[in-house]
Amino acid sequence: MELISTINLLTIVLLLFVVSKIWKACWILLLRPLMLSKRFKKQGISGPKYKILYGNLSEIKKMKKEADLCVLDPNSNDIFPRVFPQYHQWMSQYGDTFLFWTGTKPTIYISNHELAKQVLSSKFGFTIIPVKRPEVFILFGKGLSFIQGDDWIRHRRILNPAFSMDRLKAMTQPMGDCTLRIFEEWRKQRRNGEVLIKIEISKEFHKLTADIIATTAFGSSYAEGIELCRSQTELEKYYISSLTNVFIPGTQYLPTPTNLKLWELHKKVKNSIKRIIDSRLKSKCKTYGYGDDLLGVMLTAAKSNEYERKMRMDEIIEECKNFYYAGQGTTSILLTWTTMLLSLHQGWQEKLREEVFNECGKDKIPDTDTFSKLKLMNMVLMESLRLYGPVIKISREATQDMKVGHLEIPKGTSIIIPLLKMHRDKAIWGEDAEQFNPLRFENGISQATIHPNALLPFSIGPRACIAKNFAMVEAKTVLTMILQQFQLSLSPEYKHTPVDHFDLFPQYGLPVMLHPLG
Ligand code: HEM
Repeated sequence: MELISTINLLTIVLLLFVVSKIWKACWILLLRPLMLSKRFKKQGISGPKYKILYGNLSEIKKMKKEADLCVLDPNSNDIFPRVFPQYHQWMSQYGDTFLFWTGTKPTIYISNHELAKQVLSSKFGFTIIPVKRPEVFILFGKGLSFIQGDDWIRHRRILNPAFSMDRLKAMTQPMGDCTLRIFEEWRKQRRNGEVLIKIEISKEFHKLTADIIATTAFGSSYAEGIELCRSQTELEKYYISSLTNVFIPGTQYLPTPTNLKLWELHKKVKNSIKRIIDSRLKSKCKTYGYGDDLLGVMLTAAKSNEYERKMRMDEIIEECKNFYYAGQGTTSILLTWTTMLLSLHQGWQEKLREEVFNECGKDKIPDTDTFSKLKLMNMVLMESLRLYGPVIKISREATQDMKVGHLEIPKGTSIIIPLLKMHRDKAIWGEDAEQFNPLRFENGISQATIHPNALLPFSIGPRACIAKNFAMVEAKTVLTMILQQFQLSLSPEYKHTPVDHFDLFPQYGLPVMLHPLG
């Protein structure tokens, strides 16, 4: 009798457990999305219909696949429909602000400049999206870009001095040396008697910026830097292909072929970083300690006794991964698209070369004082960042119920801020918003537009790019030296196919012709 009642009790408990799990699944997969859709509709925000589990991911995948097949006229800067076909379609159907579903996650697309500013400037309430996918940490490292709260404040405080203007002044020479090294490689590629050098320059810029970050931030060798770059580039491919798949927690531990490859690459990256750190630890000297570059700043922090100024060794390894990755991709993309624009606009290329020859001569490595005189180059880089800025969207998540303008955003909602669209908004930039016109920046950014925060390539607010000045000094150094030594033109093989590979990439690279000068 007693046994039967125990069994009954267990059955009831089990049933309750199963019912609660079914209820939770129904809530997450069905009821919550329906409830939130209604809540947003009341505020005048609608969007594509939610589909169980996948949300709108399948539609996004399909639209992107179709868009990837089209090739644009190189003179057209109307790239938004190709890069973000999903947002292009939904904006035309539902307006500037709409709701869509990343799996079961509600995501609000905000392209209004004032609302975007409020979200990005927020210190509390909107944070970077907490990362769930393990491949993100494998690729980027659990460093500054992904940490939050007190850890982020501590890291940002420790790392800021490594990017001060004083430090940057000392970096132009090594940046110039790396650039000369790659010029040597390019010249070697010239076949017998040929005047022109034909190269796929986006790959070359990737190698160059990897070398520059390895040299200036970590003091590591060219070979070590290139090895790290190779492993991270391969890791990146896995990450991009997984972006439109639904992530099932637990699958990261299964020895699938993809996971085995990810683990192998991760091990390679970690070992390279450990070798770079060990070599710096061994070379510590009495006068300069560990040095004042990024790695030196972090290793000095490892010895600090104050919690606010201390970094653990595991944190340093993660930051190395983070900075190594962040430091190579974005600037190489800025250089790539600027090269494309200057190849298409030969008149501007000539004007810039003249300015460079006047202010810096024909073979001098530029310094930071020279850069303040290169007004036209600054205008061209601003215009390049506006039309083809490497970071094309910024994401945030509401950690509590928030109000942005008239909008009520429930906790857990993601926000997408589409820089690519906002940077070509005719209402803000004028009728010629899609045109390459560096002259719009003749009297500074504030005079180029009607909104004070219209140009956001490095973002604004607490999480804005820590290395903005580093990136600009690097881009100006490389561009100045290219203009001194080569004339650029597009190869007839170039296909104008900008694509969203996390940053804005040319899908088939950028083949160009270099004509050595003098
Ligand atoms: C043209 C080049 C670059 C562009 C356009 C760019 C753009 C950005 C943007 C838009 C953000 C903010 C992302 C967000 O709010 O979610 C950011 C953050 C960041 N960037 Fe850059 N970046 C560039 C170069 C670099 C370089 C060269 C480095 C490293 C040496 C770097 C390191 C970082 C880091 C660590 C963060 C995270 C900052 C934080 O959360 O506190 N960036 N960058």
